[in-house]
Amino acid sequence: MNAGLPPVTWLYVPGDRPERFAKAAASGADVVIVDLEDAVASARKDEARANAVAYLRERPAGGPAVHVRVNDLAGDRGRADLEAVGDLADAVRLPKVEDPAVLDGLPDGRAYALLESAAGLVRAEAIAAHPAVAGIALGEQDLAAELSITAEAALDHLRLRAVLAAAAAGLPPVPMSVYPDVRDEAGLDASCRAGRALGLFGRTAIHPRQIPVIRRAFRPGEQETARALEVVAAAERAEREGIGAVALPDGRFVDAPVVARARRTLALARHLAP
Ligand SMILES: CC(C)(COP(=O)(O)OP(=O)(O)OC[C@H]1O[C@@H](n2cnc3c(N)ncnc32)[C@H](O)[C@@H]1OP(=O)(O)O)[C@@H](O)C(=O)NCCC(=O)NCCSC(=O)C[C@H](O)C(=O)O
Ligand SMILES: [Mg+2]
Repeated sequence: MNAGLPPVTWLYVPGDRPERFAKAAASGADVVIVDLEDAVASARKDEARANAVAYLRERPAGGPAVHVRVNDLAGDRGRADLEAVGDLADAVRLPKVEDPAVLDGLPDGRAYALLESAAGLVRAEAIAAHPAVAGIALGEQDLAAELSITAEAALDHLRLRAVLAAAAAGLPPVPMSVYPDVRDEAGLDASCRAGRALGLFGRTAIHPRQIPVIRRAFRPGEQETARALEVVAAAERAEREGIGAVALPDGRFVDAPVVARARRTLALARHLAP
């Protein structure tokens, strides 16, 4: 991962499928998320937790970050998961967060809070601002089940609410929720591009084959990269010449936020280069 660039691809792997952990780590995902929650049947929850602990202890150095999605902290199982993996995982992912108080006592900046219900979303700002929180994301499968929302335009309102809450709290941009049809690569690509235009950044995946599709969809295009190069070159020229603000030959004005955005675009293009 490039320093300063948030993860682009996050891959879930069920905790009761330990034979898939290495494959997930080799998928090219920036973050592997071992799931102890909804991907694991109740009868296999203890086994999944033990698998996660063993993997975190033995994982080879140099791989992607490994996060663990624990069970709901409102219940005993979630607290026991946290106790077992909290110090071993690079971060924990907390499902169905509805009340910032559930985060009290957790170490600063090591938890990703999932907003997956109306109660969670209406408290998005308070949850995002909690010191334990390193990032927020939506759980659109759970949200859709609760709210019966199917229209993309309506879902976009909820997504924007999370985008704003994260930005206002100074958190990294919100990654997109999972795309459930693992065979529909065209649909995944179109959905990622629409999410990118809303200010969402990167995406959680459920299958390794989704990783290259997500990387491609979030990779800045040739024109965008060329424009960013032009902006950075103009800014560097201006700095050498002691000029504060410059305009490009086509008249476009270049100031500090424009340059910062162009640098981010170039870092992302490098990170996602084919
Ligand atoms: C979706 C799956 C159940 C599909 O599994 P399967 O049908 O077995 O896949 P394939 O036969 O196509 O597998 C091909 C090979 O790929 C490997 N594989 C598949 N998935 C993964 C994975 N996630 N990580 C690593 N490796 C994976 C297989 O081992 C095969 O390898 P090989 O034998 O070498 O060919 C399955 O993909 C799956 O379980 N995905 C993860 C599901 C999950 O974790 N869900 C929880 C997150 S969803 C969520 O968060 C929703 C949210 O809460 C909300 O509310 O919105
Ligand atoms: Mg969910």
